[in-house]
Amino acid sequence: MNTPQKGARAASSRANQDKKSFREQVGALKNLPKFFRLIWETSRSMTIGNLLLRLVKSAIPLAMLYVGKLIIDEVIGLIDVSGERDLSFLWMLVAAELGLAVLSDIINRGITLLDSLLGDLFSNRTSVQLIEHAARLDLAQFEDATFYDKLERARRQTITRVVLMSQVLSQLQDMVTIGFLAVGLIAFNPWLILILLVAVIPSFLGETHFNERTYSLSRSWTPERRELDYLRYIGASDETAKEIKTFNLSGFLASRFKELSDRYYALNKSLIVRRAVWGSALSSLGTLAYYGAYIFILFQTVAGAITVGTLTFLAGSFSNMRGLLQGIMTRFSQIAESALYLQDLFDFLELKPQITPPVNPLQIPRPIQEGFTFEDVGFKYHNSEKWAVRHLSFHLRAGEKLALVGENGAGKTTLVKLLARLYEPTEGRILLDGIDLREYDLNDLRHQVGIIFQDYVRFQMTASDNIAIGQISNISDRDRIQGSAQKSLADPVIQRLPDGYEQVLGKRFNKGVELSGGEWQKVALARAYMRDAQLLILDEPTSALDARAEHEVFLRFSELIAGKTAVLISHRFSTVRMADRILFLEQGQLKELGSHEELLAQNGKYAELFTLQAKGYL
Ligand SMILES: Nc1ncnc2c1ncn2[C@@H]1O[C@H](COP(=O)(O)OP(=O)(O)OP(=O)(O)O)[C@@H](O)[C@H]1O
Repeated sequence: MNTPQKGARAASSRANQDKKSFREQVGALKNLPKFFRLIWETSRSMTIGNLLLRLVKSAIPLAMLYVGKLIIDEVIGLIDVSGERDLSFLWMLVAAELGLAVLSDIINRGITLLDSLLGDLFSNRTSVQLIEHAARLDLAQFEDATFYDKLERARRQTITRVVLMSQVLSQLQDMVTIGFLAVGLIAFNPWLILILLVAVIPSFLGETHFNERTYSLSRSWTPERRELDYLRYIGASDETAKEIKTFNLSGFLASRFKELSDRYYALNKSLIVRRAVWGSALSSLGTLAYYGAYIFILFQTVAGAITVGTLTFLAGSFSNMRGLLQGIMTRFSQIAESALYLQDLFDFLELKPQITPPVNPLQIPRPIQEGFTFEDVGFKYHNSEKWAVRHLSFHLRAGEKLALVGENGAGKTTLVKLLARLYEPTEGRILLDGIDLREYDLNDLRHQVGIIFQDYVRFQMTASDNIAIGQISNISDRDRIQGSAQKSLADPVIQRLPDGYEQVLGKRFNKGVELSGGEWQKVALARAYMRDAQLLILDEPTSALDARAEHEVFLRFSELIAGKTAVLISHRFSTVRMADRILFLEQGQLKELGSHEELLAQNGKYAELFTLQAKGYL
């Protein structure tokens, strides 16, 4: 992790590099049609309803101003009448204005309602899309920090970008309203429109500039914000509370958080203050222009060139248009800014996985005949210069139980991830029944390989769901779930829970029950039995079990999966010796391969470590 100071410095210099020009901001508007296509696909009827309501709404201001003008002219006319006055036209006008006001209120409510319903649907739909797309991407992509930042920004978009929809629709609505009002103003004096533009353009440019700065700052701070989120999480989470207390870390975490967040606050504050100062100066300019035009209209009225009703109509139109134009321009830069953020969402959704199935994929042989062959396989993690494994050549026979042993970091987990095609070899190739693994259908391969990792996920869901995860299509098959739990020794653990198989596990949710490390492992192991896979991989999911339980688990495992191919990773040699053959890895290289007896006879590294551990047990 970077120090906060270094992080903040890096971020502010990145903010400058990242500075988006006005042109780029306008360019980002190209995302809007795509955005509206998504909204349209979310609900056609609501989108049409929304547009229609807004169209009607945009004609109302002009109509109200005009009725208002007629009312005033009528009143003035009536003042001059002596004797009996006929008020019927006046009442009609007042009724019309009242009707328009009520209609306007109802339409406003309707628009808010549709905006919020459509917004919710849109947000739900994009969240689902995000989850589905993330599942399509490669594991290696998730381990890349730049990718992670993109994911984080995209995730934010699904919730916050909903407002963009109402912004764009309001923008269109206001433009139509201005169109209506402009007709009235132009009829009187076209120069008034020009004054209006002079009044709002400076504010617009100011807004655009500051929006772009805000975007750059927020974007360049994504990694630091992620660090802040992380610090906030580890500083106040049930999972970390134990270590935070025993190591007395809260002061350390709080000061780290404070340093970083203060730096962001300072940068953000200076931007907000400058924005406020410039914003008020530029909008005062607009107010001046408005009063200039107002004085002009007043003189015209006094000179008798226009009626008092027309004065109120023009002054109202002018004031309305100024407000609308100002709104449109401010909103324009907000929309452009939102569209820039939207780019992150689309960028993420357009990311392509590197590991893809071939055009005409092969199905995995049923049953596998020969097994898997590693041919001089080497692999480097994308962010590392070091070979995690290299020059691996061996044959994993169909039906064989192979144990992988080696010290921490020797490359055992990497090897099994290559086998499951979670990663692609950097060099060499892996064959299945003599054909490159890349030729096979990826989904079929994933179905035929079951892996339980050492860092398996403790899903905060029911015990039943936690097991069904091994074969999610069987989530309703209680017999199969219970059968798997019996095989992995999880059944007695679950039977003891208050709600049995329906018990929510973990502490995150109400009524959740936490299990011990070993109990969790038994539940996770049941996932392997759920799956009807031809290759089963257990990557040390038994480390938290006591020696006797682990021995029993593996003994059952070998019996229960008889005939299937399996790869086991364990640091316990008493377990490892149960395998048909043992592959000893050292610094990513294959050092020894053979049965327990053969390796002991070789008297190499395996024999040395086995003897050491055996002595420890005695
Ligand atoms: N996601 C990753 N990015 C970069 N390097 C990694 C990554 N995962 C593992 N490595 C590196 O690759 C090497 C092999 O790691 P691997 O996890 O395969 O070891 P292992 O034998 O399974 O270790 P252990 O017994 O501790 O589980 C190590 O040097 C490790 O630092």
